[in-house]
Amino acid sequence: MISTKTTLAGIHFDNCLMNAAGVYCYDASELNQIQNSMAGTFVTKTGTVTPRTGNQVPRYRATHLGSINSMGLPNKGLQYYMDYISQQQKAVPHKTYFQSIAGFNLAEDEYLLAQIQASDFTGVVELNLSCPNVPGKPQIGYDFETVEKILTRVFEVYRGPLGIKLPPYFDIVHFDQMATILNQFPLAFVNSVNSIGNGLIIDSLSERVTIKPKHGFGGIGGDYLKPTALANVHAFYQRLKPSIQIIGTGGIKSGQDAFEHILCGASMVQVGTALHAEGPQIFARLTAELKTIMYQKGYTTLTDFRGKLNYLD
Ligand SMILES: O=C1NC(=O)NC(C(=O)O)N1
Repeated sequence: MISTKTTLAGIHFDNCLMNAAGVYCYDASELNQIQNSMAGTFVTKTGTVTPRTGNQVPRYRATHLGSINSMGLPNKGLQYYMDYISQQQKAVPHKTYFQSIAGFNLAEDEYLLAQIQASDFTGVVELNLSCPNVPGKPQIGYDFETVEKILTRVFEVYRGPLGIKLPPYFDIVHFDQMATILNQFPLAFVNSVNSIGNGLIIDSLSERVTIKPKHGFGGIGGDYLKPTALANVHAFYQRLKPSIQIIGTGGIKSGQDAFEHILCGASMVQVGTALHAEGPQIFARLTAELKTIMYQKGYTTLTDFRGKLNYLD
């Protein structure tokens, strides 16, 4: 019996495929669709202290190779998602859910975590350290000192399973430095990667940018992102202590892409751009495709091949 089930933070998930924060997870209507799909679970849109309308539209554009977005963290506010998850924990108790959060400073991170700690939430927190699209706000994941400060405080205040969503890195020394920082903390996971920040996709016919915010600059996802995503997944898989698992995000639109992320070390894979394009039925297709690849290779579980990428030496 070929299985795509997985374990993360000691929690069992029937399927290793789920949505990426930001896609199909803005409100109950969207989250219900993921909940009722073949996805193993869902993560909410990144919740902030108060609701946000986000950036001006158009703020998302798909191309045949992926997507560009500058949403600007539009969300219903943390409490909305906590209420939704609380309801789902009662209605569908055998699944564990992810709550994505982002504060705009350390005090807000503490506040968000205190709210979750005080609630009936029994899921997993994904602390987003990598949104590239809030004007004037940096991608925290590129400020190594601040990451260390935040995580020090986070683990003083929060006791439940928690991981972080990181931006993509492009330098081996940065993988080394970030892994050294992260290995100090009882992180449940690292989710690599968020979009490649501040890319530019142009409509050469009209000679214009394709999204309105930030003169067209936005986070890049999809096929454009996959090689970088695989490298980040594998770099952290190689460097982090075994207790810190990897969630692979970036460029997954086929069972093969999911297979490659797991081969690089991912324990869970998240789908963004392709989910936005195809809808939640994508999870049935991806699961079937992944199982076919596993069958052809003689694998029955993800542990048969997770992290077993071969080198040419
Ligand atoms: O973390 C994020 N990454 C993105 O690519 N876009 C969203 C956003 O803009 O809300 N946030």
